[in-house]
Amino acid sequence: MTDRTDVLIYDTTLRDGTQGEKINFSAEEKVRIAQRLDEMGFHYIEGGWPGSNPKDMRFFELGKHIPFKNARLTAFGSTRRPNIKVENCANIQTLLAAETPAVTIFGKSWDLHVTDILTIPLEENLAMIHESIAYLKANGKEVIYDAEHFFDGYKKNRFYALQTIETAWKAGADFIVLCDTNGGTIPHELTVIVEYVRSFLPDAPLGIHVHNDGDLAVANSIAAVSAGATMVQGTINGYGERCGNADLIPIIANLQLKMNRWCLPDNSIRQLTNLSYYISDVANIPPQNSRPFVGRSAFTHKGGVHVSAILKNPAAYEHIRPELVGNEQRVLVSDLSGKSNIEYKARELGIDLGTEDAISTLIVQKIKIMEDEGYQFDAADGSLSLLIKKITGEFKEPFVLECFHVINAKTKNNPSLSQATIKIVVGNEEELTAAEGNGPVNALDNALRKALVKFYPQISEVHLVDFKVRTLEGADGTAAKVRVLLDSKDNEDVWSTIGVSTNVIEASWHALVDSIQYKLCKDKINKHHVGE
Ligand SMILES: CC(=O)SCCNC(=O)CCNC(=O)[C@H](O)C(C)(C)COP(=O)(O)OP(=O)(O)OC[C@H]1O[C@@H](n2cnc3c(N)ncnc32)[C@H](O)[C@@H]1OP(=O)(O)O
Ligand SMILES: CC(=O)C(=O)O
Repeated sequence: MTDRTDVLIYDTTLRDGTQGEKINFSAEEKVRIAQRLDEMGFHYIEGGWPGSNPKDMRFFELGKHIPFKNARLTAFGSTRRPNIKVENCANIQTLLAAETPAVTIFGKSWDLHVTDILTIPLEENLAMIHESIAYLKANGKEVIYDAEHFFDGYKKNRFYALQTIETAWKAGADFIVLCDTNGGTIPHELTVIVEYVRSFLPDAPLGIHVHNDGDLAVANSIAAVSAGATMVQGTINGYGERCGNADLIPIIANLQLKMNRWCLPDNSIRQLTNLSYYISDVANIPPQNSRPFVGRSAFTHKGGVHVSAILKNPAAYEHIRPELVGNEQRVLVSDLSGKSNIEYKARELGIDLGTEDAISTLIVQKIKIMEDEGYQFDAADGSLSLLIKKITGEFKEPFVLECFHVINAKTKNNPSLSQATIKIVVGNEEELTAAEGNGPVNALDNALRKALVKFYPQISEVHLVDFKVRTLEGADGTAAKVRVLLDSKDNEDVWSTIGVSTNVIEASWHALVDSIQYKLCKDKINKHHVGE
């Protein structure tokens, strides 16, 4: 455990993150995110552009009453507008009104942006940079200067790009942040440029702000630190304009765990997975399984060769221990499995396979055949657990189906009505019931539960939470099949089951039965075994 900090982490999820498509946080959500980042020890939190919209202004109003423990809140804006006095620039005044300890302003480094976008002389841009920074410093702010398009500007007109940051530094900027705004710079180019700037302004603390258009934002940010940057700007989950900003999570994890450059307290590194999910949740953007370090698949092993190896030594196929970032190891079972996957899964499910390989080999062969028929066990842990228990003889049928009938009736302008009747046998007792539903599968589900609930009251705790149907192509003249995946839950768990058939009702029936059987197995209430 150490409180050492080698690299300052500057989070712009609340500003650049919200420039990403479909990302929109309310002022209150921004407050909650800022507090979470503060608790984890982030050094700077850019809350928004107060001159942009009332919501961002409201966030900064709320921010005035929050005692941040670790982070400095920063308000974002541009250099003053051309050809006006800095004190008359509304944008600059809103930055002061935000009352944050730090202010970040972006200015133009690329001559093309000065001549073609701002359409002003190059000297006026230098004056805008100088006057804006000097004014904010005179008003007591820490000033972080974002040199927009620095790398593109450097490549086109190196002399002018360097002149802009020299102006910013001389005006009193506390950090000079080199921005790869269009996100197209390659790491080896970036390294050379950062190293040059490091020698050009030897005393200036340098930062880096990179976009991900070449899928290189994380690599570029890390390269910049190696070349001398001590502040990294980015967002959680890489949200941001176009292809996004640099994802701070892999940046922090790589810097701290691989390069011994300390960013956050140890304990916060273990919260990175949780943080990623939290931000996805608030943003209402589904988490990405393949996200490095923190995604659900980041330490998930499917291939039999991999699973066999990690059982002996996890380092064989894991670059770090998942617990270091709060993630976990998982193993999937599919037609790419070997017996090791089955042994791992059985252990996880508390099933004893004995010491012989024969049983796991039998299970793996059965799974390979069923996957060829359309099953997909890596998406149906409930059905997988039942299958293993059936093969090992641990499973006892809680009921037997005699028959079911489902009808779906539709008349003219009325909504369609579905009815199902079902006859099952539990022990020596027959049960015949009927139920209605808003569709045939719902009617069948209702009838099955109605028939079973007097034998197994716990079934009333089970709810279906998701129902997915996928059509699978028929091969060599065979009819197309459907695969039904059901997600069910009770008061404690969520589980997935699967059914495959050429008939959607039949496929749904198999998935429904697995769901109920899984629940009964799980609760170990199989008292009424057939034949007992
Ligand atoms: C690289 C970055 O990500 S920078 C951040 C980008 N983020 C955003 O743009 C989100 C917030 N933006 C907004 O809410 C609006 O664009 C505002 C309020 C800032 C400005 O709105 P408007 O006044 O209607 O101008 P508009 O958005 O059409 O154009 C941007 C203006 O800023 C000017 N501008 C751009 N960069 C700078 C700069 N560094 N310094 C001064 N002015 C600048 C442009 O020249 C343009 O001026 P013009 O209106 O005289 O043509
Ligand atoms: C400042 C900023 O967001 C950029 O240059 O991309």
